[in-house]
Amino acid sequence: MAPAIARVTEKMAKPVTNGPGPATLDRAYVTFLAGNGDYVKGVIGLAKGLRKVKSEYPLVVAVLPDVPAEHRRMLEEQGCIVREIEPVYPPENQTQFAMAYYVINYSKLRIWEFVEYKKMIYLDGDIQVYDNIDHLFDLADGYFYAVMDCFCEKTWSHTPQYKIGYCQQCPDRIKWPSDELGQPPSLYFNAGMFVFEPSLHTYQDLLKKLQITPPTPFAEQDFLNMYFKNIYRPIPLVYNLVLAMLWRHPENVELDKVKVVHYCAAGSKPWRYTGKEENMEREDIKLLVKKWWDIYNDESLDYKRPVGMNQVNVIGAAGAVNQLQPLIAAAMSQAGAVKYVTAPSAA
Ligand SMILES: O=c1ccn([C@@H]2O[C@H](COP(=O)(O)OP(=O)(O)O)[C@@H](O)[C@H]2O)c(=O)[nH]1
Ligand SMILES: OC[C@H]1O[C@H](O[C@@H]2[C@@H](O)[C@H](O)[C@@H](O)[C@H](O)[C@@H]2O)[C@H](O)[C@@H](O)[C@H]1O
Ligand SMILES: [Mn+2]
Repeated sequence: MAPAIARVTEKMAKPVTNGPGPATLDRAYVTFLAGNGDYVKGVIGLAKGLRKVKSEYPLVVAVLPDVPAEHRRMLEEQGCIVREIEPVYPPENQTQFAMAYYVINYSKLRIWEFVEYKKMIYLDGDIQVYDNIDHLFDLADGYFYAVMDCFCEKTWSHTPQYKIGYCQQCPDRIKWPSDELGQPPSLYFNAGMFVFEPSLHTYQDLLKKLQITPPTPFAEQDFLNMYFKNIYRPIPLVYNLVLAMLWRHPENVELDKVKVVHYCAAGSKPWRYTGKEENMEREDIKLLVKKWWDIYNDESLDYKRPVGMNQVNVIGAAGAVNQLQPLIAAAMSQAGAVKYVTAPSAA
């Protein structure tokens, strides 16, 4: 039985606003930037993409100390709010991360400390937003919302689900052998995009539990899945298209309905795209990479600092308080309860 996906109805798609008014300042998008390399291009593209879809909320960029002043200036020039964070390291370990650089991704946990915001939407720097998703800020509080990942890429070859060909994206294709392996892996999300509520209590608990949790191949993504297992609610794939879905589960993808694209497949980072890696020659990948570049190169999407407002870093037009709250609550209460099972054995 396919897991219940939290219903995000189209009713939520067009916020009913009561005309111009102050954007609710306790909400923001947030991304994470490390190093002095080319991921800064991803974040600039994301800032321009959010502006293009007329998001009402700012983009906060949590930067590690190694992000150079020039990159921070470029981000501020694009209307981003730049916040320096200290790195977060997992306990000493011998783990072979799926990608060696994943160790820096634990620093993402610092965003739970941004408690001046009541609700945030985290987006990786290799994500682009092609449709307005501001309505996700109105999802009911108290849950962790994200899109389910796929277990079919080689990056998952260390897991039992990969070894038997099981994937939560098509649980009936190869049934999980419960009598042999016990409970199937729990619903597992991709940590490149999620809706969450910053909280000092959660932040301190995350860091405390991290220090006693043996690291696993998908680093902070595995850790977040374990930590939020009981309040995780899947949202539709249109909010985070993990590119591998195009060749692993094409039956689950309606590309023209996709709102958010996650360029996480090997070789798919638009700013490094050569088309040489496996699957990168596909027409749909070429189209999505071109779409990313069209926004990145579109100077009309550059941030224009409002005259006389020298320190206001807002990405979108002045928004208005969203009147959908009662509608959202009703829609969410209709959503079926999601079945939770034990955490995936990521070892
Ligand atoms: O050198 C790096 C590597 C990663 N990141 C940030 O960490 C996120 C997660 O890494 P990545 O997206 O490469 O992981 P994937 O989704 O491809 O597994 C990126 O999107 C960036 O926001 C970064 O800023 N610099
Ligand atoms: O540090 C672990 C990372 O794990 C995730 O990426 C993976 C995962 O999604 C696999 O399922 C895919 O096969 C793979 O391509 C992809 O890179 C997140 O996107 C990223 O933000 C970050 O948390
Ligand atoms: Mn990513």
